[in-house]
Amino acid sequence: MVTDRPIAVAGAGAIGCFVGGMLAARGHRVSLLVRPRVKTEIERFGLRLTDFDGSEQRLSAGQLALSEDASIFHSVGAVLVTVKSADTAEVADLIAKHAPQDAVTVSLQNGIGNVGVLREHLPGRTVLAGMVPFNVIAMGEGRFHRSTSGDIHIEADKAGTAAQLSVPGLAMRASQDMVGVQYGKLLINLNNAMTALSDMPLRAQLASREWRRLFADQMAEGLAVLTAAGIKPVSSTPIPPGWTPFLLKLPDPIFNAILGRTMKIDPEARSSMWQDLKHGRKTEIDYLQGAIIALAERHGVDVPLSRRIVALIRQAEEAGQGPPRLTPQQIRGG
Ligand SMILES: NC(=O)C1=CN([C@@H]2O[C@H](COP(=O)(O)OP(=O)(O)OC[C@H]3O[C@@H](n4cnc5c(N)ncnc54)[C@H](OP(=O)(O)O)[C@@H]3O)[C@@H](O)[C@H]2O)C=CC1
Ligand SMILES: CC(C)(CO)C(=O)C(=O)O
Repeated sequence: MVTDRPIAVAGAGAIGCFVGGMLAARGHRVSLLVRPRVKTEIERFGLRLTDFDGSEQRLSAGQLALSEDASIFHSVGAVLVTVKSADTAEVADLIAKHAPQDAVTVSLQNGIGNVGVLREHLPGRTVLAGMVPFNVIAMGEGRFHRSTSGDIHIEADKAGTAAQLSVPGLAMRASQDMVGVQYGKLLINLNNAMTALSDMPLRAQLASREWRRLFADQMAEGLAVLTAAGIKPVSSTPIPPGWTPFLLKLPDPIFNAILGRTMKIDPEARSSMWQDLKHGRKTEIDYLQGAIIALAERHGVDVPLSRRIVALIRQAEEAGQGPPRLTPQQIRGG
């Protein structure tokens, strides 16, 4: 069993602390590879995991193994990779050096290329794709808040890793088509830049038809590229990806009724890219809109909106002033 041994989280930030904390709260032995600031925060406050449904888990620092040193991977059965995409190669080398050869590595990251990077750096080892549909905000003082609904998807394997890692309050579903699931998530993640550029919470933004039209236009661009590349995205909600641009453009009452039945989003939800701009960090734009642009170039499709949004995020990263509070018109460049 993967879970007979401790589970490591490689790079515990928003997702890593929430997922690792939930696993520890349900009795698993969990080791978090952390930066010093996160270690200090957890040692001081413990972990408080709050949820969109009002539930809450509290853990003391003593319920987790915390270290800045990857030697904590030495006896683990699984490593959950939760670093931002730019750090994947570095973490893969740490896994190769410190984790047992038979430990399963699971990428819980956004973007398309991370699993390939992990497999390249971890030859002969089991590396599984994962997809986290929900949003987690690092609220400070050890609190990590899950603000939207959805179950984690993990690539199906013979060992049943998804079922082994699944715990009450944090369901993990095995998926046979992780490539489709990851491209489906990539289309949703085109929204990350919109919350980052606008400084608006996700729910408030989705309540505005003008913002939804912008999201729909980005998604239509992305879908055209995927069609040209012969890729079939898979949705993690009952709504097929191809319908989403149409639904986003519907009048508010109809859209809200459909959204309300599909997923829960609380007023705190803000994308990981918003969190990056807010904290002066480099974003994952090259792995999201950047992936659409790279694919578009290969297949001769023009994606002006994606290119424009990459340029605006780069400007915001360079300015270092946080989310620039742009309007939809400013983003479109009209
Ligand atoms: N936040 C969210 O709601 C969601 C995020 N995701 C995806 O999950 C992944 C993780 O995102 P998120 O949790 O938000 O990111 P965070 O930036 O909050 O967490 C990543 C953490 O890993 C740390 N880290 C990086 N390298 C190392 C290392 N060598 N040793 C120790 N710590 C390290 C980072 O520190 P430092 O910053 O100092 O480098 C940071 O604290 C991303 O791919 C994201 O797109 C997916 C769904 C939702
Ligand atoms: C908000 C969410 C869940 C979907 O765009 C996300 O993946 C992120 O914050 O990176």
